[in-house]
Amino acid sequence: MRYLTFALGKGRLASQTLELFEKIGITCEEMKDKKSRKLIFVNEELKLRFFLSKGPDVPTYVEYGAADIGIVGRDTILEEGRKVHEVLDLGYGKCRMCICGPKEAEDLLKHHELIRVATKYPNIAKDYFYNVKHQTVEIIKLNGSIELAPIVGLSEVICDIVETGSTLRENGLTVLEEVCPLSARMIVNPVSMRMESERIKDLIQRLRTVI
Ligand SMILES: Nc1ncnc2c1ncn2[C@@H]1O[C@H](COP(=O)(O)OP(=O)(O)OP(=O)(O)O)[C@@H](O)[C@H]1O
Ligand SMILES: O=P(O)(O)OC[C@H]1O[C@H](OP(=O)(O)OP(=O)(O)O)[C@H](O)[C@@H]1O
Repeated sequence: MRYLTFALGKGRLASQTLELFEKIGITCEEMKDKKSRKLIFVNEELKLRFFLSKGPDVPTYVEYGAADIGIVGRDTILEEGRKVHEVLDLGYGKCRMCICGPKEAEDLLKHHELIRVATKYPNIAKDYFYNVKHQTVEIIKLNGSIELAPIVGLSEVICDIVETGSTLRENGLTVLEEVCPLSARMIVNPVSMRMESERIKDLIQRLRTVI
């Protein structure tokens, strides 16, 4: 039997992903050691391999078949646009992709003004404004602390993740429009889906019982 390889997104989702696997009897104790610099972990008994990578790299590993299965936020799947099958909503990491800004920006959106949109997710923002809203905008790519952009005058609005809403509140910003709901998803390489269909279907089945 060959190894099934999992690419797991680092960061916020990682500990819940490991907990989920534990619930169905797949443990990888070594992965919990935050000090370890080891990159890949093997479960010999179940013929599984796991590695953690930056979220946006997960769909890349899965599209190329370097990982059979990936676990990552829906935001990352939409942004990366890789050829992968999304097979399961894992139910954690829930948040929303939203257009946010100061209350005054509401009118700019309503009247389809040519506004600047700062975001870590240029493809999601482009798709929303061009294909859903049919509004021409200027997209400005940033890499973090997106809420700063409208405060310092870099953009009129932002397209970003909102979970509790406290970052917006503490910075005098608000949700103006919702783009889509988000959560952690399981993705599968299309070839693996066919070649390892029994093992993957069984895994999905078992995960469904604990989600
Ligand atoms: N409040 C939140 N902020 C950001 N992401 C969240 C939040 N709540 C849930 N998520 C989900 O968690 C995923 C991973 O978030 P995390 O912040 O760890 O990754 P990241 O933004 O790629 O990290 P970094 O840029 O710090 O490397 C996101 O892609 C998203 O799906
Ligand atoms: O609604 P909230 O619960 O306040 O969460 C949303 C905030 O969290 C994320 O930022 P993150 O902490 O990942 O930092 P970053 O801005 O550097 O990406 C996101 O980009 C928002 O800024």
